[in-house]
Amino acid sequence: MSTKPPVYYNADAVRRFLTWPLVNNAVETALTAVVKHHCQELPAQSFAIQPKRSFTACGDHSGKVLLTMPAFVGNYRLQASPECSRELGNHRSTLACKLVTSFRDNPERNPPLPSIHAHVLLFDNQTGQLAAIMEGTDLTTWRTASASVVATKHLYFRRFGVQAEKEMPINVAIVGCGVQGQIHAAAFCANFRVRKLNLYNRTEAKAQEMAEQLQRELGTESGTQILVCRSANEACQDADVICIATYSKEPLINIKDLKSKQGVHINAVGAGVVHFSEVSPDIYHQAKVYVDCYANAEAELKGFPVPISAELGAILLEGNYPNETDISVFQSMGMASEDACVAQAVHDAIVSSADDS
Ligand SMILES: NC(=O)C1=CN([C@@H]2O[C@H](COP(=O)(O)OP(=O)(O)OC[C@H]3O[C@@H](n4cnc5c(N)ncnc54)[C@H](O)[C@@H]3O)[C@@H](O)[C@H]2O)C=CC1
Ligand SMILES: O=C(O)C1=NCCCC1
Repeated sequence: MSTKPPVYYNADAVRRFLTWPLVNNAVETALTAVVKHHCQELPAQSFAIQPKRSFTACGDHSGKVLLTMPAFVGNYRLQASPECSRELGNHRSTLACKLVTSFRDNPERNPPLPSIHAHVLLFDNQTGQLAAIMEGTDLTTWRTASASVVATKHLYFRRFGVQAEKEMPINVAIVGCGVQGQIHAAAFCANFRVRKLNLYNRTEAKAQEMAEQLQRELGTESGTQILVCRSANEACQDADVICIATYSKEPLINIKDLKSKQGVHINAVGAGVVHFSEVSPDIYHQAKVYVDCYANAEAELKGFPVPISAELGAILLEGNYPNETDISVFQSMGMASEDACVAQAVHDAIVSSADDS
């Protein structure tokens, strides 16, 4: 009996295939698969089995933790994308597990390191053998920003009609300019028409650095005005969409910081031990709150101040969008199913490109 060793995809191999169409499509697939699993009345197409993820503290330091994130996503289809010409139209299933560490003091090390490091294990779902090990740090970064893009498309733009996401210019605030803040800024500029991008970071120099880099990447013709702000309040006051991704244990944004009497959407991505500590309860009390997955919310949002309106995937399927003047919050926790679908799409794209050459 012979056992084939797993193929290893390093960070460069993965990065070459991370594009917004590929990642957005895989993330949308995962978000809807999770809902179908809970809603028996929907046609049984795709489904996700996603047990609770585990958190293992590294000693007694609450800022150093290892997460294990297993998922099986069954019977799903990825839409056509230029990166993946193989397997198009076929239903597929993926068994995967992500191992990810979050060490929040890493950026203060000398030299600095990212806070988050990840690998995704992909299994052969016929034999159970480990088929591939994929460096998953960028994948995690991209899929998290992609979930915010998908949330913004369906919870904000769709209030104004199906063309809005292509045509309507928006002001975006980024609160927290770390790895997630940077990828959110890039993702929003790539996917939407961003008129103004307001950046706020605890250490202003980091926001300044990010502004300069983005300006170089976007070029002068992008039409996006980038502004470094002195406070979260300044960043948010004319923002239509806010992306917040910090480790803050205290609220950084309050209801008085938001545009009044106008619709605002918030992607709440980060926070410390309590997942929702960076956003003030007074915002949650006035908002419609959506999550990636009810099961995760039940396990990880203990003490959450208001009831959850819906899973994001249900909005994708049913189109029950917020009203134009609502405040909506996407409480993003991150799902193993997203990692499984994105890792599978990347794997397919790598195999496909190797076959073509
Ligand atoms: N929802 C999801 O799927 C995911 C969520 N995350 C979360 O996103 C957050 C950011 O992650 P990264 O960007 O990778 O980390 P990072 O370390 O690269 O950046 C964190 C940023 O937050 C700021 N910050 C930290 N503590 C703060 C405080 N007390 N007050 C104000 N600002 C503070 C820092 O200045 C830094 O710019 C973390 O909470 C992380 O756990 C990360 C990956 C996936
Ligand atoms: O979903 C993920 O991946 C993560 N979520 C919370 C923080 C660590 C990484």
